[in-house]
Amino acid sequence: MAAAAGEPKKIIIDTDPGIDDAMAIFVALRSPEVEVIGLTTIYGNVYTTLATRNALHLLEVADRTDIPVAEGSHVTITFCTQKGTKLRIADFVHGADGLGNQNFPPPEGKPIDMSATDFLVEQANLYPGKVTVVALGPLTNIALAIQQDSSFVKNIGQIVLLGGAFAVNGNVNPAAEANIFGDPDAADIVFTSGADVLAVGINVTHQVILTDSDRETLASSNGKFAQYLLKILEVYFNYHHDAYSTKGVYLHDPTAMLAAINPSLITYVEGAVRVQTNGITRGLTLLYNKQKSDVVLVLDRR
Ligand SMILES: O=c1[nH]cnc2c1ncn2[C@@H]1O[C@H](CO)[C@@H](O)[C@H]1O
Repeated sequence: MAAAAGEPKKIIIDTDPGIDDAMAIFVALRSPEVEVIGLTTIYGNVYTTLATRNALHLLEVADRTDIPVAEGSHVTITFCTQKGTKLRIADFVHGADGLGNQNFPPPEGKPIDMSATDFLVEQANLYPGKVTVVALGPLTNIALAIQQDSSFVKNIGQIVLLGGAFAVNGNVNPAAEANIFGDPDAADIVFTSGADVLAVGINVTHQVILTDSDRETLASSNGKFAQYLLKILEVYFNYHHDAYSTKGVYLHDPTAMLAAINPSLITYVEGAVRVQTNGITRGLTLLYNKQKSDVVLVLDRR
């Protein structure tokens, strides 16, 4: 059933906050086109426990403690079969606390008494075809939902994800982008599930930069979110300056969020995607864009 005109799109943000996650969450909360019905958490930029704490904190900053937070997986999907799989946590990008080393006080709220996977399955069943998952970290929770409920793929409206490096080098190594590298097996499950997937890769997000002069614009705003983001962005700017020699930061998660909020802003190519799950190219995303029958969409800039 198509959403009635003007009815906001329900979204669940699967997130590992994360400085660019914070930006994306704030963008979503300020966009009348979408209704954020929950946050689910995952490791990536920080460990899952800290991601949950940061998700609760960000909702408190935004005065949106009405939005539930469900804690996600602490380990990759193959953890049980490949014991000892080491998580790659990008605290060197986002600071030890994930939010620019600001040492914010702990949140007052608590996550709900339900796992991220159970929450995703429940909401997809409750609103068949109407929930979009915006996945901003490794894809473990989404893959677990696909495995747990055979009707999840049918019930979920769309999965918009920040991940992959399509026909460009990765940012972890030449092969892999960080979110896919975080759990390549989960990513391959998502891409081959048959769900409606829109993937926003770093081939796109490395073209979307918040510059020093944009930061000055932010500084001249006395908006609550602008002032908060200015504080946490310092560490992110420093990392980009050191790692990429850029005078600006890549807007990974906010770009994926915008693709979910307003798909007409973007064009994309259609095809099948597989993920390399082992060897030196572990985490590589391969797009075959001639297979018209598949519904994997890869964002490309207009
Ligand atoms: O080594 C890294 N280089 C660049 N970005 C990274 C790295 N590790 C994690 N991220 C984070 O992963 C997402 C995009 O790939 C972004 O959230 C980015 O901040």
